[in-house]
Amino acid sequence: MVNHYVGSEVGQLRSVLLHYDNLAFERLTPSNCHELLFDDVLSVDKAAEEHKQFATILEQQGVNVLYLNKLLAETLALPEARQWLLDTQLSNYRLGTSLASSVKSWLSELPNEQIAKYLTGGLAYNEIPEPFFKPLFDSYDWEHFILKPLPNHLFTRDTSCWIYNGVSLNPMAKSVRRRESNNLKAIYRWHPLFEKQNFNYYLGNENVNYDNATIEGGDVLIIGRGAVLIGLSERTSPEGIEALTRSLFKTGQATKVVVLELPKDRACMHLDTVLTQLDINVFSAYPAVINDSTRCWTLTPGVNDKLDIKEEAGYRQAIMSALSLSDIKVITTGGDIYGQEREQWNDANNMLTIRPGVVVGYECNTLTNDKYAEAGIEVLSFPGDQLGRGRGGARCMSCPLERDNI
Ligand SMILES: NC(=O)NCCC[C@H](N)C(=O)O
Repeated sequence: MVNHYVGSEVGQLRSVLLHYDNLAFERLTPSNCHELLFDDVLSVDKAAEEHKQFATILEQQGVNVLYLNKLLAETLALPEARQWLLDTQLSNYRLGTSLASSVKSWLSELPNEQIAKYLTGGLAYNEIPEPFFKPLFDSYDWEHFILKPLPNHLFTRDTSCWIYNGVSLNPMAKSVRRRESNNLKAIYRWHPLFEKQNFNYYLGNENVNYDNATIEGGDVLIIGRGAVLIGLSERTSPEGIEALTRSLFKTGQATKVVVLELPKDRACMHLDTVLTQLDINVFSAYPAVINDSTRCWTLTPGVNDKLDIKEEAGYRQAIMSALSLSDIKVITTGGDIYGQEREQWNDANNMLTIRPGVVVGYECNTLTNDKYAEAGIEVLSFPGDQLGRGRGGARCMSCPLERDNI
């Protein structure tokens, strides 16, 4: 059983959602990887081994690890969910009505595990058996996809994020990641682990066009004590932040939102690529981006549904005040400016905290990991030479479902 509540970034992590499936990575090639937001192709077996080591660390620390594809297959077992998923992911407008109905009738005869595999790993034209391949025009490139692979499902942090007693089903900024949110929407709506449970939906669950309001979970840090830190980034827009903040305040789940402005740059696409929390009063930061010049605002509920906004003198002060702390320690990326840039690129600041002072991250970032150790932070590391090519680390690859308060 999961108690759907994430009270902080560093309280004991109890339950987490991960995803790994070879299929999407087998289909990642030099010609499509950049469009699919990976910087290179992966050695698939090695990537699987790395992910297994990551999951094993979590399990050894007593964390309950759930897998997205398993939950998706179990969700597909429910007729209403199955119909919704097939209609949504293989819509008439995505495939054309002729092809959509024939492909859906083929898919719906397959085992749920296989459908889940296609929904996350992609489906190529040449996989559809001849009698079911009925497009209106016979002018398809057979090497192409009916459903593009979703290799970024690996980064479960971004697609949905649990904030105190609720979840944001994120309207993703990048179109190649938008289908991910539908898979999560079905899981949260119908899977017995979530259905009829008592939690709030902040954003993304309504049938509306979220338009400019984009949010990705890597930008959302649940720093605790009713506060949330959000990155105004390449992926998370001012409109997205406003919508999420209004919902957090309306549901009473948060009382303060601190917003940090980031450069609109791939290397720091989300806040958690440059800032994570390692202990109640200890943070990891990439100093080229997170420093005294970083613009920062605090939002609080105002009268008549207004949001009160205050520009802060600096991010440290804003965090201290949000957490009622008299000081915070910031451990910066290790090495000189070249080492820092190299290790930040390989997710040295993207740490997943298991409990105060115990964190998980890639072993290749030796300069930064040494600094964490010197500061008394225990680093549990695993290889990420393959997984890191997607530009995400341990925090990005985990979606906490249950975590204690601080
Ligand atoms: N929170 C994160 O920083 N997630 C990493 C996402 C990487 C993925 N390839 C992307 O570009 O969306």
